[in-house]
Amino acid sequence: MPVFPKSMHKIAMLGGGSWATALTKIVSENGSHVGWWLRSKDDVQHLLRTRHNPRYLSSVAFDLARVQPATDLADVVAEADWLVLAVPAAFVQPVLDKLDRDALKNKRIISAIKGMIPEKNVLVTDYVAQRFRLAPEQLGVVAGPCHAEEVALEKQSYLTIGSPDVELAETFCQLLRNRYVKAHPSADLDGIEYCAVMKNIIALTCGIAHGLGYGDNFQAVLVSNAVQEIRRFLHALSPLPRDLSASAYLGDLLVTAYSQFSRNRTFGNMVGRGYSVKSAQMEMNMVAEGYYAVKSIHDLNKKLKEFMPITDAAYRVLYEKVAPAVEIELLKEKFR
Ligand SMILES: NC(=O)c1ccc[n+]([C@@H]2O[C@H](COP(=O)([O-])OP(=O)(O)OC[C@H]3O[C@@H](n4cnc5c(N)ncnc54)[C@H](OP(=O)(O)O)[C@@H]3O)[C@@H](O)[C@H]2O)c1
Ligand SMILES: O=P(O)(O)OC[C@H](O)CO
Repeated sequence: MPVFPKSMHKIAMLGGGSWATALTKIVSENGSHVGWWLRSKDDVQHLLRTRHNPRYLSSVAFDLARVQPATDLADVVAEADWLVLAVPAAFVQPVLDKLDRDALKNKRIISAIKGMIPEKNVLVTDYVAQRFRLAPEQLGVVAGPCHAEEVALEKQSYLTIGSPDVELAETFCQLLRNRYVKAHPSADLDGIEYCAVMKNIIALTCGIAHGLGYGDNFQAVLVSNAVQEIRRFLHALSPLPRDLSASAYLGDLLVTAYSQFSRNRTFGNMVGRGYSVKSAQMEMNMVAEGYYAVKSIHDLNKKLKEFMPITDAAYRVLYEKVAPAVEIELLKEKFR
């Protein structure tokens, strides 16, 4: 595929939440044209009137010469050469069902989602490839420790673009790099996509422990054990040599496990403090992907049978209503 000047890239951004808003800021300010699909007509109208997304990162002003918000998904996709998926994983299927099977032919697809398709227990890129009959070389993922809220504040951030096609990964990196974003390519698409799913489970469990009153000492041991749990799982699924201390793996785990902005840690913290899963979900105006990830990874591990005490504990708390204090007590004995 030809390498266009940055200003000629046309990106369809799917999603109206924090991450879609942050990515739209990065790529549009960098020169790309963005057709931005949001599901809410009111939000599109608000954006067109004020240049701001009303409910997510509302301090960010968009240049409407480069950013075109719209609710017609098929139109937005038809106009673009890149598609960036930034809706929570649970809504990928219903959103993409609006497109016909040839809609993504000859396009490059980047998943910015850190979750799996619930019920199917498959990675988003695998689902999209199968649903639209795409070659692996058309697909990539955005990974790395990067909270949308810090992008809005233009704080220094690092992203990794994973794809089996090095040229695709490097081209998308070029669309992202700016004064405060550094981006690097990686060939380990599966590894970084699975790791991004798993770090949400760990952050959620850190939140549970914090909500129960456990401190930094315990959390450090939880995160250390989590790295081993992630290593075992990734090795069982995709035994490539990979450096788990790289920022796309460990960095992403740390930011989610420790940050004040983490949705997954916040959700877990509420559960640890005694909220039911339903009431914690209702209290948050954002989506904690980890809730769904726990079930998908737990189900996948029924076949793999790896030692995954943290995922198992989170599963029993969230899906079998076992008291959080009981599960953390059991984890204490399993950690080293
Ligand atoms: N936030 C970050 O810092 C960050 C960073 C990296 C990756 N990610 C990943 O990006 C993905 C999107 O997360 P986010 O943080 O942008 O989400 P978010 O800020 O929590 O926003 C939730 C989004 O889900 C949409 N939504 C809710 N119910 C829906 C439904 N039934 N059908 C379709 N859409 C629905 C909301 O639309 P309405 O507003 O219209 O309700 C909103 O756009 C996740 O996989 C997340 O892990 C996020
Ligand atoms: O930290 P969380 O739980 O908000 O998840 C958002 C992103 O995955 C951070 O990279």
